[in-house]
Amino acid sequence: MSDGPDPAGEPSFRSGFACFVGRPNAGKSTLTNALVGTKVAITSGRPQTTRHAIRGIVHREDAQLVLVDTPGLHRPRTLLGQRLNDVVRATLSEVDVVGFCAPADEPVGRGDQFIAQELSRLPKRTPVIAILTKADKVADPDRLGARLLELASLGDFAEIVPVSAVGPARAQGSPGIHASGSPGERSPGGSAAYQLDVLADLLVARLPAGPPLYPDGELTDEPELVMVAELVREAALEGVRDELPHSLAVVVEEMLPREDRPADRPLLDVHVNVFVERPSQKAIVIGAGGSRLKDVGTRARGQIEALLGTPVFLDLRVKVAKDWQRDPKQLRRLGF
Ligand SMILES: Nc1nc2c(ncn2[C@@H]2O[C@H](COP(=O)(O)OP(=O)(O)OP(=O)(O)O)[C@@H](O)[C@H]2O)c(=O)[nH]1
Repeated sequence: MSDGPDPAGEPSFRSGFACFVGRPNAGKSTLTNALVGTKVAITSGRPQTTRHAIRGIVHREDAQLVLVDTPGLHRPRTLLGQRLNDVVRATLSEVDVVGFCAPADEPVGRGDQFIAQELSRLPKRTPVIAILTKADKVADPDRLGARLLELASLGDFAEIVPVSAVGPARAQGSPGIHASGSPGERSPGGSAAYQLDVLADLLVARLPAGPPLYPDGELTDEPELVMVAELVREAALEGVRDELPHSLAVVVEEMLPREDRPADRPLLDVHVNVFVERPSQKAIVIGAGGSRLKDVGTRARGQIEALLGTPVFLDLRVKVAKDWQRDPKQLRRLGF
């Protein structure tokens, strides 16, 4: 594939990196998944579930867009919080374009202002596209317009665009600087998304000319172990008390094919430790008579089997690592 300019002076292929930032729950992971078209980043209704820079790759005729999904940038309260912010800053300084996500259904808050301020410190050549996410949640065009203006006032953005990764399609002609997207476009989940192709075009336009960086069809280069750990983490977070998400860390200890299995009936043994900070949290994760942990295991196993394409035996253990978020030694052990 040639990466030189075509006769009109446009490069025939672009490739590079984009990164979405935004306060927790802004919809970054969902957007990554919707653009890539498969489940690579972990989403949940709870804030702060994304702990690793997971890349999803958008393959197009004219470009390859590598999406780096980061933890939420926020005012740090613990050592873990500080480290997460460092990860985000390091990522921001390396990408070609940044997408600043803010949800349409919530007013601009201190978290958004904090991030906008961080973004204004980026080297001037890194363009920032402001993305008003969850546009489907605001039915009133005037309100959506007001939210776009509010977002625009937060910084000096290269573009501003409302999108929806899921939910019902909006009517054509709704407000917004890029309101001409294809409202009928389908998201991978089957529901109609809105303006994803417009957003992809805007991101791609900011990439340098260059050949593909990854082989065709590859969706993520995140090591399997990390993806498996994230799937367990997601399953363990479902339906638990509010304080638990921040106290959960998942480490895959081992993944080995079971010996003595017939070639046509392989089984992968996956051993996973789920770390919590206190014995009381361990009890929550395990549930009465181990019932909850069993559900978590069943859910996670299904996802892992789908990811790896092989039957899996999942061994889940819950361990207490006291106050791991505040202890540098434990943080290192858990991979932060
Ligand atoms: N209606 C609607 N809901 C959305 C949309 N995008 C995300 N959501 C929901 O918003 C919640 C948070 O989305 P995530 O993608 O996990 O948000 P995030 O910014 O990655 O969150 P962290 O990992 O906590 O930083 C989930 O419940 C999503 O289903 C959207 O376009 N429309």
